[in-house]
This record gives sequence, structure tokens and C-alpha cells, in this order.
Amino acid sequence: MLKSELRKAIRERKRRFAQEELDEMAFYITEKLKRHPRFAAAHTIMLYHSMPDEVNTHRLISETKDKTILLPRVTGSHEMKLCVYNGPDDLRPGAYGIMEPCGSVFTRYKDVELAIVPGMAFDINGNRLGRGKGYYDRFLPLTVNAYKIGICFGFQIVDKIPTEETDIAMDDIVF
Ligand SMILES: Nc1nc2c(c(=O)[nH]1)N(C=O)[C@@H](CNc1ccc(C(=O)N[C@@H](CCC(=O)O)C(=O)O)cc1)CN2
Ligand SMILES: Nc1ncnc2c1ncn2[C@@H]1O[C@H](COP(=O)(O)OP(=O)(O)OP(=O)(O)O)[C@@H](O)[C@H]1O
Repeated sequence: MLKSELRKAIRERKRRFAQEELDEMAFYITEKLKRHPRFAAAHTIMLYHSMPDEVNTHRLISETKDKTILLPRVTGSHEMKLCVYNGPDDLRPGAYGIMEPCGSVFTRYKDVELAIVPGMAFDINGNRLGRGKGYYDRFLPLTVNAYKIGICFGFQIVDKIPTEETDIAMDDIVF
């Protein structure tokens, strides 16, 4: 299946769930993520501030106190940077209405131990289908030491994702 067709099929699957149902499933997924040995061990974690149709990370972000949390800031049509999360008052809506920290840009990419990456779909080999702009595929090569965990709802796991040279595979998937 083509990437565009797969994105459409996943959007249709999402529509069968109410927002409350997605958020309830997300609660269990993020609890599972917290118990992941890589999450427990990491001091510096790249996360994402979820949009309504993604695994909700808002609570995970605000409740993780003992770690440095980094969130993306969209700085161009295909470019993102990382910013340090300094608490809920520090967030402002950025591109696509996604909440972003206003604070300092984080550039010590080698220090990122764990990257939690959203996706439209994943396969069991760790291949990822994003929203089609290539933001993560361009960014993730910078975080050379990061263990990469894809995160999604169960209905976003598919048999096979069509891949390109530039696609970055995940080390594990939590769903
Ligand atoms: N929560 C979150 N933050 C993120 C991402 C993400 O996927 N999720 N990104 C990961 O890349 C980057 C932002 N990239 C994005 C790319 C497309 C769309 C989006 O809503 N696309 C529409 C299509 C609209 C259009 O083409 O302009 C869609 O998917 O319906 C959102 C974010 C960085 N921050
Ligand atoms: N490292 C890269 N350098 C240049 N172009 C790239 C790179 N990675 C991806 N692209 C291009 O960006 C476009 C979108 O890629 P793709 O469909 O894989 O995005 P995605 O991973 O689904 O999206 P996202 O990462 O934003 O969630 C494609 O045309 C792809 O060739």
C-alpha cells in the first residue's frame, strides 16, 4: 500500500473512536512507556506534545519531574529544533497549533538518551509512517545516541510500512 493510502486508512480507523476513548487508551500506553527500562533509565528525553488524534502525552510531560524533557519546535516548513520544557506556563501554540516551549533551544544532541516519536503507523520491524513532511527523518540523525521508541495506538500497527532510504527506523514500539 502507498504511504498516502495508508495514512488515509489510519485516519479512518481513528475516526471510529471518541476523543475520550483515545485519551483513555493513551493513559495505558503512557503508563507502559514509563515502565520501559529505557524510559526509567534516561535523564534526557525527547518527547512530543500531542495533537488531539495522537497518543496523549500532556500528563506524561507535566508529571515527569526528575528528567530533562525536550519538545520539538517547528522552525521551518521541513525543519524542527528541540527546546527544553520548563513547565506548563512555558508552552505556547506553534505551527499546526502544537504547543511548544518558549525557552532555550537545546543543541547538545548527543546527550539525548531517548527519543519518543509519534507516528501515523508503525510495523513490527520498527518502520515508521509520519505525517508526510519528513520532520523526524531529517531531525533524528542528529540525536546519534538516542534509543528511539515509536508510540501509537494498537490500531496503528500494520503489517508493512513502505520505506525509503531516508526513513529512520525505531528501536522499539510501545502501543
Ligand atoms: N505532536 C506532534 N508534534 C510534532 C510532530 C508530530 O507529528 N506530532 N511533527 C512530526 O512531523 C512535527 C510537526 N509536523 C507536522 C506535520 C504535519 C502536521 C499535520 O497536521 N498535517 C496535516 C496535513 C496538513 C498539511 O498538509 O498542511 C495532517 O496530517 O492532517 C502536523 C505536524 C514536530 N512536532
Ligand atoms: N533526511 C532527509 N533529507 C531530505 N529529504 C527527506 C529526508 N527525509 C525525508 N525526506 C523527504 O521528505 C518527504 C516526506 O517524507 P516521509 O513521507 O517519509 O515523511 P514522514 O516521516 O512520514 O513525516 P514526519 O517525519 O514529518 O512525521 C519525502 O519527500 C522524503 O523524501
